[in-house]
This record gives sequence, structure tokens and C-alpha cells, in this order.
Amino acid sequence: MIEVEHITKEYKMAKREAGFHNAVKALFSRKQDTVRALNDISFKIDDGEILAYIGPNGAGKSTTIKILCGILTPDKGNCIVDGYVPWKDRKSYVKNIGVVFGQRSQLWWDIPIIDSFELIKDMYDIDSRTYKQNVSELCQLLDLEKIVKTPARNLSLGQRMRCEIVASLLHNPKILFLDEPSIGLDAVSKLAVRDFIKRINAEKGTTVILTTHDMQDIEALTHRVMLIGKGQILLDGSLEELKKRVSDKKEIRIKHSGKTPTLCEGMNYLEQKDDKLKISLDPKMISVSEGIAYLSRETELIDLEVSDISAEEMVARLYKEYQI
Ligand SMILES: Nc1ncnc2c1ncn2[C@@H]1O[C@H](COP(=O)(O)OP(=O)(O)OP(=O)(O)O)[C@@H](O)[C@H]1O
Repeated sequence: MIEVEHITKEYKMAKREAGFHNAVKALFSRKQDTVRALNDISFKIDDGEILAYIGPNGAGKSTTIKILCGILTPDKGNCIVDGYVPWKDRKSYVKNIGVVFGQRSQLWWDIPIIDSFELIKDMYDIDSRTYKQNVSELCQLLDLEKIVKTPARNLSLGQRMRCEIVASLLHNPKILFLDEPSIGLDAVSKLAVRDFIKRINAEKGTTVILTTHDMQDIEALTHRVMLIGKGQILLDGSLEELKKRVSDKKEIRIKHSGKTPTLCEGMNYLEQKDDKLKISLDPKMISVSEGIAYLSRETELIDLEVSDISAEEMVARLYKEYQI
């Protein structure tokens, strides 16, 4: 269980104007700029949840993750993760967590990946049996067998990310923090990583907290989405709840070979391109089945697809609504 209560975090930076002269001046000045990265945030995460923590650039996602990992100490507020205060009991606490920062590496640059894994084994005091089992299982699942003897510096970003994920799980952590895990992954690797996250969550009950700008990650993985903007939690709920909040309208895409239909009440055109039409349907005015029956009377339908609004559109509208 993760409990965060009223956390506030500010960064202080020496105030300076652009230019060399001002940079030297700033060395002798005490003036500081303050950035409030987190402003009184509170939430709870239960064991076994997969949570997507989303928000625009600079919203405060990484700062939250760093506090939850014990890397940063907040200015105010409390945080208890599995009975630990992360920044106080860091040494024992890190045995419970695995962390992947898309932008930073936990692997040693110049040595083969497998040697980095061995070092992590020693650092976390992982017994040999668990280590062997995890290395073989995780490497197979993430297709690392051919690259484990290569040094990290010679790997592509996507290959390295897959190694980072394995490295973060060797000690069987209860909680996995993934900060932008999709950065640099190709389509096949993205799918492999998503499947893998779902699998460790289902099989081992690992709690997963994920920050991402990739909406497909959210659609594929998460039970719960938390939106942060300007250092404050703005929304917290299931993807469906959030989509409904933005719009409970359905989207109907059709391909037709007849005349372009005149729409009835409850339906509107979103896009019309030759024989392909995108229609919005308001279920409060007309049911989806009535809408489809109406369209099939009006024209010759070749193809039809009904969907909710996409996660991408939902997020874009939420960012606009909250002006973040
Ligand atoms: N070390 C730092 N020193 C000063 N300001 C910082 C520092 N780290 C973050 N900030 C500021 O704190 C705010 C929150 O940053 P944070 O990295 O938590 O955002 P984020 O939501 O993770 O953004 P992104 O999606 O771009 O990674 C931003 O305004 C950022 O400029």
C-alpha cells in the first residue's frame, strides 16, 4: 500500500539572466527562483494496482516518482510505502522497489549486461537460485538472450530499455516504478514490454506505477489513471470514467458505396472524406443499434466500426479543460 499525504516539493535555483556576464554575477548573488513542483498532493495506491500517472511536461510526475523512490525528500507532507518512509529508510526500502527511469541508466556502461546483473545480485543480496531463475525467465520473456554479453554502451536505446526493466526486477520487488518506459522502443518491443508488465502484475501481483506520454500504453495497461497538472492532482479514476467525463459520445466510422447519408438527430459528422465518414453519436438521444440501423437504411455500408473517444483525444481535451 502506498499512502501519500499532502506532499509539497519546491526546487530552488540561483536566479540568473542570460549571458556570460550574468552567469558570473549569479555566482555571487543570493537571489533565488523557486519552482513549486508539487503542491499538496495526496493519494493512495493499493497492492497489485497498475496506475498510469499522466500530465504534460513539467507537471510534477518525475518529482513524485523520485519522492516515492526515496531519491528526493519533500518539503512538507508524509509518504508511507509498505510501512517505510522512502527517504528515511532508504537502505531497507529499496529492496521492495524496482525503478526504471527512461532517461537514466542503472547499468554499468562499459561491462557486459550480464555482469551488471551480477553486480545488482550482490548489491541486493539476491540468493543464487532466485537470481538464476529470474535472469533466465526475464531474459527469455524480453528476448535478451542474444545481447546479454554486450556492454550497455553498444546497445540501442530500445535494447537497453529492455535490459533496464530486467535489471529492475531481479530482486523480485513488490512495486515497480516506470518513468517513461516506452521511450525509444520499436513497435515490437513496446508490445513485448506491455505484455510483460501485464504478466508480472497478474502472476506476481507486482504493483506498477507508470508515467507515460504514450496513450497506447494507457489503453493497453492501466486500470487507473491519475492526472497531474501544475503540481496538483486534477483527476483520479478508471480510463472509462475519465473518458465518460470528457465525453460519453460514441464515434462511428463507416465506409460506404451509396449516397452520403443525411444524419438524423443525435448524430453529427466529424469528418467526411470520399467514401469514409466519421460520425459522432450521442447515446442519450439515439442508441448505437438504432444509429447503425438508420445508417444502413440510408446508404450501402461496406465497413463499420464503433468506438469511445480515444485516450489521445481524451487527454488532449483534459489538458485543454484544465489549461495545463
Ligand atoms: N532539479 C530541478 N531543479 C529545478 N527545477 C526542477 C528540477 N527538476 C524539476 N524541476 C521543475 O519542477 C517541475 C516539475 O518537473 P518534473 O520533472 O517533475 O515534471 P514531469 O511531469 O516529470 O515532466 P516531463 O513529462 O517533462 O518529464 C518543472 O517545472 C521542472 O522545471
